[in-house]
Formats: sequence, C-alpha cells, structure tokens
Amino acid sequence: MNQSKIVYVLLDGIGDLPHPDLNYLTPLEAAYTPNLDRIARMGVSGQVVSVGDGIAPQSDIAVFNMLGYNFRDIEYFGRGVVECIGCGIDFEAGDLALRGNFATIDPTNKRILDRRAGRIVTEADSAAICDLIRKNVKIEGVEFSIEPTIGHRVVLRFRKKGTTLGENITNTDPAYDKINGIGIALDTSKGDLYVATSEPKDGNSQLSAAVINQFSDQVIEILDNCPVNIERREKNLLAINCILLRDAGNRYPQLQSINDKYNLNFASLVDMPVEIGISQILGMKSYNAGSTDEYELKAAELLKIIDNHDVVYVHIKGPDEFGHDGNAKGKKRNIDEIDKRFFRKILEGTNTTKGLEIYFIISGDHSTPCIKKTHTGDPIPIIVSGQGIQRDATSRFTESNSKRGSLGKIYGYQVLDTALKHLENRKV
Ligand SMILES: O=C(O)[C@H](O)COP(=O)(O)O
Repeated sequence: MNQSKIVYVLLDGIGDLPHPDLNYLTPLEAAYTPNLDRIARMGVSGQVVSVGDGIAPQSDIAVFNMLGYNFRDIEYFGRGVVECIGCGIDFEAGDLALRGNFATIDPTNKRILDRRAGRIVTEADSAAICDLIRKNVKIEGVEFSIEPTIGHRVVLRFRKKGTTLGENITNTDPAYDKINGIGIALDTSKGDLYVATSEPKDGNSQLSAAVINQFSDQVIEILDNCPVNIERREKNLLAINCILLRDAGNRYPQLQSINDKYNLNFASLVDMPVEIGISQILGMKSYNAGSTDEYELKAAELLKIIDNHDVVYVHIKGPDEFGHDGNAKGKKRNIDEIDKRFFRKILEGTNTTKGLEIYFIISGDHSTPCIKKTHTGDPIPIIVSGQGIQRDATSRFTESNSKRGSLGKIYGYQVLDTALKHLENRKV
C-alpha cells in the first residue's frame, strides 16, 4: 500500500460489562463518542478474544497477540523481561527479571491493604524508596537492579555471576498467576489478600525463589518505618512498605521483527514501560508524546509520524485503571475524553488534501470490567474502518454493536491479517 496509512489503536482494558452505576450500560455504551461512532460507521466491527477463550491476559501477552504473535510454539518469556527491556535495565539471558508493584501491607501478617499504595506514588517517593533498597538490601552472591517506572510500577533484575537463575517460580503478588509464562489475572474480589511466598516450580528455580523471598522480606523490614513512609503517614497517604513481584523471566526474546512479518514499516506511540519493551522486542521504532492522559499531544505526534510509516500502533492506558478501581463513571468519562481529545484531533488532522488515506483498527488488549476490578477474558469490540471498506450495520464502537458486526469473533493474532485483507479488498 503506497499512500494508505493504518492507525492501530488499542485502548487498554476497554472491554467491560453492564454496570449499575451506568443504568446497566457498559462505559463504552454510556460514553459520548461522536468521533469513534463516525469511524465505526465507515467500516466493519466484530469481537476480539486477544489471547484465548476464557483467558484473562495481562497487557503484555495480550498486545503481542494483537500484533500477531501468539506464542503457540515457544514458551512466553514473561512480563518481567518485557518491562526490564522497556525501562532500560541491562538484561542478559540467565538473569531474572520481574515486574513489581509498590504496595501497602500490614507488616505484622503481610495482609495486603492496597496493591498499588493507593495509586499515589510520586516520582520523588519511588526514587527515594529505590535508593533505600539499593543501599540496604543484601543477598549473598546476587546483585540486583531496581527501577521505578510509572506510578506504582517498578522493575527488578537479579543476577548471579556464572549462574542461570531459574524462571519457574510463583509470584509473591497474589493477583496474578503465571501459566506457561503467560501472566493471568485472578479473581481477587473475595477475601483478604496476603503477600505470597515464591515457590520453585522446577529443580532449576530453587535459588530464584529463595532470592525473591529474601528480597521481599528485607524490603518490608527496611521500608515500613523509613522517612518516606513517616512523611506519607503524616499526610494520610498509604505507606509504600512492600514490593509485590510477578512474571519472572530469564530468557532474552528472539522474535521476527514486525516489519519483516508484515512487510510494512511499523512505529509505535506508547508511554508505558511494558509497551516500550514490546516495541523494542518487535523492532518497532517507538515514539512518546506526553504522559498517559495527554491525548492532544498523542494526536499531534501521531499526525506528525504517520507520514514516515505504514502503520502506527498507539497504546492508550486510561480505561484500564478505572476498571481496576471499579470506577464505571470514571471509565465512561475517560472514554468521553479520549474521543474528544484524541480521535477528534486525528479526524480533523487527517483530511484527504494531505493525500493520505487513513485506515483505523481500533480495539483493546483485554477487558477490565469495573464490576470485577480485574482483567477478564470477555471479548473486546474491534472496528476496521476507512475509505472503500465494505461497511456493515455498525454504528458504534461498543460491546453490543460488535456482536452484530460482519467480522464475527476473531482472535488477537488474527487481527492484523484480517484487517489487511479488508484493506486490500477495499473499493477505491
Ligand atoms: O497497569 C498495569 O501495570 C497493569 O495493566 C495492571 O497491573 P496492576 O494490577 O498491578 O496495577
């Protein structure tokens, strides 16, 4: 395709279920989305199951699938590795990389009070906490790197000279499990959660589990009454006195580049460390425009970079966090904002006088229903839209519309091939 350009937008956690706070509409159905509706009317829709039926995936494995990589023939290398690469910690095969959460616990019994320390984690706090950990945590024969990323998120890399640290260990974070390397969200709505003890799942991972447990216990010891937490308690903020760990990995990803896979020139417009890691692993040039909710900046950057690429993959984080927090009205309002401050800007900016034909693929990586406060395997709506696309009766980008769309139900790894076929068959 010469002049046609594809804008591929994944709205993180966009899928949802009817919610009493929205008169039993989903946030997408309740939102005011004139621009998304306009895009929807110019194309076809359907439902996507990003990883597999009944699988509640984390964003990393979901996005790899939505970009066409489904890991049926290799065991997935784990989110920890992706985030480690994304935030620039040096990682070599045999190291052990994990994703972490700055969290709040009752240190007397390790009961988790908040998995994200109330989502109030300033850069100053996370930097000071990491400095304290670097200076005080000691694990014999093992060195580690720790980097705070965005908000409550943090990345760890452990290294023991001359030793491969086994990756088959369980998480200390009870909200996610790891099955065949894939991070799966668990239902955490019932009962109290406690910091789990990491267990080895094979003979090569005993040392890794021991290292993770030592690290976790020392962090709790060091942090509970540290200056940052004394100050946070004075401000009635939740303490950051634990790091929940998950998604261990020890292999450096070797995947075909996305440009070679599709014979197209891809770029990404992302800001989350996991998305930066995905871009690097797939050889996608990544651009960053502002923080997670600076939608106008993202739109302006997209309009700038679209000239130099065939496909721009855009990740927008917003909706997922409202889903995790069970805030249906907030998620609805966030979708209103994304429509008005991102999609409207794109539509205004991509007029035909520029000689560009813009095609949209719009979907999400997984559902994060507000009523569940976690990822689920519920299908996500998808629209493929643009000039000449054979339209169906789709009039909105919603879960209910998508059930009637002509795309039917497809899986994440089929999305780009399906969309490219529709674009090739378009009538222009
Ligand atoms: O926001 C993220 O990093 C993940 O999508 C959700 O992770 P969390 O449940 O640990 O916040």
